[in-house]
Amino acid sequence: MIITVTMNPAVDKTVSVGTLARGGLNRVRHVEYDAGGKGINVSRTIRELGSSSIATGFLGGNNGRAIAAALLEKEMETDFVWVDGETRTNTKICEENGALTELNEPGPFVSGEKQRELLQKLERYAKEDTLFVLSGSVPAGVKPDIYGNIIRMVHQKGASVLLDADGELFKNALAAGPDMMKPNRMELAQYAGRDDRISDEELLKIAGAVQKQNAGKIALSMGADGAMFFLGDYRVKCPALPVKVQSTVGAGDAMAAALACAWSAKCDVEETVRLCMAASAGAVTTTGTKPPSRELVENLLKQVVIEKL
Ligand SMILES: Nc1ncnc2c1ncn2[C@@H]1O[C@H](COP(=O)(O)OP(=O)(O)OP(=O)(O)O)[C@@H](O)[C@H]1O
Ligand SMILES: O=P(O)(O)OC[C@@]1(O)O[C@H](CO)[C@@H](O)[C@@H]1O
Repeated sequence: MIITVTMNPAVDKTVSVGTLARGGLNRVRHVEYDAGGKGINVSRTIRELGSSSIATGFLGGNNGRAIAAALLEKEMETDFVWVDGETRTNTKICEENGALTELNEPGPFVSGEKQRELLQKLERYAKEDTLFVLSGSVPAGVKPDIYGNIIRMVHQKGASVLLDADGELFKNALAAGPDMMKPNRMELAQYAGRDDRISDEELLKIAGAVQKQNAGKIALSMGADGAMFFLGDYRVKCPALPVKVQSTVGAGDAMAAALACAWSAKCDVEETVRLCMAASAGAVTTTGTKPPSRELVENLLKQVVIEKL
């Protein structure tokens, strides 16, 4: 069973403009809304890929109800904790030259009582055949050690964890030893106290060290430069697939969804890598935060090029 945990979901509002005029009036050409937040995107992609998950986390207010309704419409299983306050709206501004500006809100305050309710839910789901996907930021009131605490709690029950977080959340969670992780280039660079000028060679060294110390499996996504995979002794690099880019938001979530599906289907390492590359490439061809169709992902699978590191 796959459980995705989205502590800070969002209605993703994607607006298209010609060229963003900072400090000026911008006329929006097109707007669309998606039920978002990293774990929710993972669940939506898992659904498209023909597998299933339970989406949990915190939802509140009208946005929360809209997200719950959108997931229900797709016949997805959910088990959220309802909180006071309003689930955030994250605005993604897409310019015609492909530039993307993201305005992510902090999210509503979540009380200690509601946090305990979620942790109790997670503990009940934790079994040897459960994979938890812990993804994204946390809302106000939630401490950055929460992912680390969840990892330790569910590990005691034999469950596995896939982590996709940044900053303090990432650092804390890493110390608890997640079974899999999907950092992007920036997240791993920041962890090592570096910035985005980091070279591939340096990233390789850091990922190798992190894998040795903390995590069994790492999918390191590098946007249009593709990805590197550290799956036990199997270490490979894949160039990004040549697809027509619509929106890159959620591409990393599609890769995390592929990792989760591959775990669930007990895929071998090469199948896992192919699915990760195809699902994430498929995700960039869709508008907003929409997941790619299964048919598209199946077509892209054949195009994946794998190079040994
Ligand atoms: N322009 C692109 N062309 C083709 N594939 C891409 C492109 N951008 C991203 N991808 C694919 O998606 C994967 C994930 O992208 P990226 O590294 O940007 O994830 P991310 O930063 O976690 O994204 P997000 O947080 O928005 O989900 C890449 O490793 C690559 O396979
Ligand atoms: O603010 P966070 O939690 O880090 O990221 C949230 C978010 O940007 O991530 C998803 C794309 O990966 C979007 O659906 C959502 O708006």
